[in-house]
Amino acid sequence: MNPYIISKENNGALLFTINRPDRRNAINYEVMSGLEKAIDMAAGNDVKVFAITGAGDQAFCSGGDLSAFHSLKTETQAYGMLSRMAGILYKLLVLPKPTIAILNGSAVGGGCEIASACDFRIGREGMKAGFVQGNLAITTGWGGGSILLEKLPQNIAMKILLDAKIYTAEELRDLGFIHHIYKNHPIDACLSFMSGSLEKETTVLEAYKTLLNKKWRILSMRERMEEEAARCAVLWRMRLTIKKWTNS
Ligand SMILES: CC[C@@H](C(=O)O)C(=O)SCCNC(=O)CCNC(=O)[C@H](O)C(C)(C)COP(=O)(O)OP(=O)(O)OC[C@H]1O[C@@H](n2cnc3c(N)ncnc32)[C@H](O)[C@@H]1OP(=O)(O)O
Repeated sequence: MNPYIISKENNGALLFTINRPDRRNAINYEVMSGLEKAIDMAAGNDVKVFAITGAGDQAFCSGGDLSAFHSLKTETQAYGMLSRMAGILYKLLVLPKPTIAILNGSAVGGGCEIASACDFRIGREGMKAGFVQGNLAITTGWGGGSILLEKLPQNIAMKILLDAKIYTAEELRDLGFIHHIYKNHPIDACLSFMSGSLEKETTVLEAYKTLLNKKWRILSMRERMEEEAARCAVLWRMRLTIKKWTNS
């Protein structure tokens, strides 16, 4: 089974689906490569909106594939993986097209970081999500903490990161993390939520994203995301001395 699917939907929407439902759509190196490829495709003139979702109705994404990344022991090894994904999420952040995460199910750890890098997040009724990294004695390592701190009010973002708890869809909407809760078909919900953008000229969409991207440059977002990956890599090595991950 291909670990990801890239498909063109109606009216210029490009959809990236993480296709590992039996692993709750955890991210491994193949999915990272697929996401890089899809983001490059999304920059093309024929694409107006880029959407990311997960296969099945259990999970959007359960973060990094803990079995695949279990072999990363040293700070350098961990940094290689974390830094690569931080680079991918920065490209997603500054993609000159509107982006949306369709949270079709649980979003945990790095799954929330991917969602944070998108302009909009919609969630299926009953889904849950949380930045649980703090419970694993690490932090966000893909740059998602830096992004969250800019996209949500600072006190709310800090509470979410420090508490590392799982929230319901309604709580996530109240916190401002998700922008709409849908009940029926995820793609239909996405196309409906993004219909305004899909009707506009690509030049208009790109112009607004260019305005936003200037802000990310002024805020040195790329550098901050890289530093976040580097600090997480230190904690990743240190976690081996803590019992939390010894069975994973
Ligand atoms: C590494 C990067 C780092 C970052 O920088 O952010 C992170 O992402 S840290 C966070 C890592 N992720 C997690 O800790 C999440 C672990 N998973 C869960 O909490 C739950 O699985 C779930 C996502 C809430 C879904 O729960 P549920 O629907 O009840 O499914 P199961 O728990 O029974 O899982 C089914 C199946 O999938 C495997 N699985 C789940 N998550 C991962 C994962 N992240 N990596 C690898 N495999 C995963 C799980 O082991 C089960 O496998 P089987 O027992 O073989 O069926």
